[in-house]
Amino acid sequence: MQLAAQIFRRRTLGRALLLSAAIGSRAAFNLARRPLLAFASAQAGSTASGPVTLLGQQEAIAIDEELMSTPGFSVDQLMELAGLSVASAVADAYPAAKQVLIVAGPGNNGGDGLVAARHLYHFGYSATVVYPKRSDKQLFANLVTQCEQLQIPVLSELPGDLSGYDVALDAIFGFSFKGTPREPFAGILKALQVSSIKVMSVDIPSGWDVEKGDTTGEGLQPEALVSLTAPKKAAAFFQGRHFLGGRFVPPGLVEKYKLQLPPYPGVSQIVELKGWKSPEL
Ligand SMILES: NC(=O)C1=CN([C@@H]2O[C@H](COP(=O)(O)OP(=O)(O)OC[C@H]3O[C@@H](n4cnc5c(N)ncnc54)[C@H](O)[C@@H]3O)[C@@H](O)[C@H]2O)[C@@H](O)CC1
Ligand SMILES: [K+]
Repeated sequence: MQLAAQIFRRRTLGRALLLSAAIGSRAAFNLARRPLLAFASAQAGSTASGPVTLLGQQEAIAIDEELMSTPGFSVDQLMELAGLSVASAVADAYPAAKQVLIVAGPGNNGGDGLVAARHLYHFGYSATVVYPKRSDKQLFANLVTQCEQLQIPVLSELPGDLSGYDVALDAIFGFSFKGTPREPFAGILKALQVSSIKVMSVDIPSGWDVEKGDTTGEGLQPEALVSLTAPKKAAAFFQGRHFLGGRFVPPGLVEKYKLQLPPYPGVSQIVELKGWKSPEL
């Protein structure tokens, strides 16, 4: 194991030196030295392995902004694809589940949850949404209406009894989370923690520092995680089933940010990262 870690470190450093020599900049050196996640992904019966980039918080924000400026994606487009990948990951990880509780936070992570709820309905699941702090943006009002028109309940509080739900989708906080959770979400995180409900998190386990993981002990401990675009640094501390979704990153952006991403199998919206670790953290 130690030898593997040393080889991994040596390869990463070698790659950093090559890149910085080629384009002669400190920035390239830093980009290439970003922590990577070694992965083996199952693809149509075979496995592939390689490193996956782990993004820092500022980098995740920059890539998000770049997606909306350079290729000109709208937030609606990205959220729709992100939410579809999230619903696909739920279906892959919990095929036998019937009742899915989607807990949506105040930002775009919550929006991914609202979109996922709609796709889960169309996949045949029974979805219930908890959306305590509604955004007043039209996009979010539309997402709520779309859920309500499918008879998906949209609640303002977490139900007291979670025993009827097979899995909770944590779409509370994503890559813009900072500090310690404030109410009403602090109480919701606590209630989810003490219940025995299985949790799948969207992008980051809620309550975790985006780069350092669960530093306060107030974060969720999900069974599964679906990272979007590329995993964030905190994913290095996550041990459960890990999917990657958000199959919308164009090659120009991959090149600009020197992203190393696994190939998606066939027409799938998700790829599962298996047996990965990041020896640099
Ligand atoms: N390019 C991408 O990577 C995409 C990202 N999307 C999603 O967008 C997410 C990021 O969305 P946002 O930037 O809106 O941010 P978040 O959804 O991470 O959350 C921001 C919200 O949380 C609140 N908040 C932050 N810290 C808090 C604390 N300590 N206690 C209570 N509330 C707190 C903020 O006030 C704000 O309302 C990603 O994680 C991902 O799920 C997708 O929708 C589309 C594509
Ligand atoms: K989350």
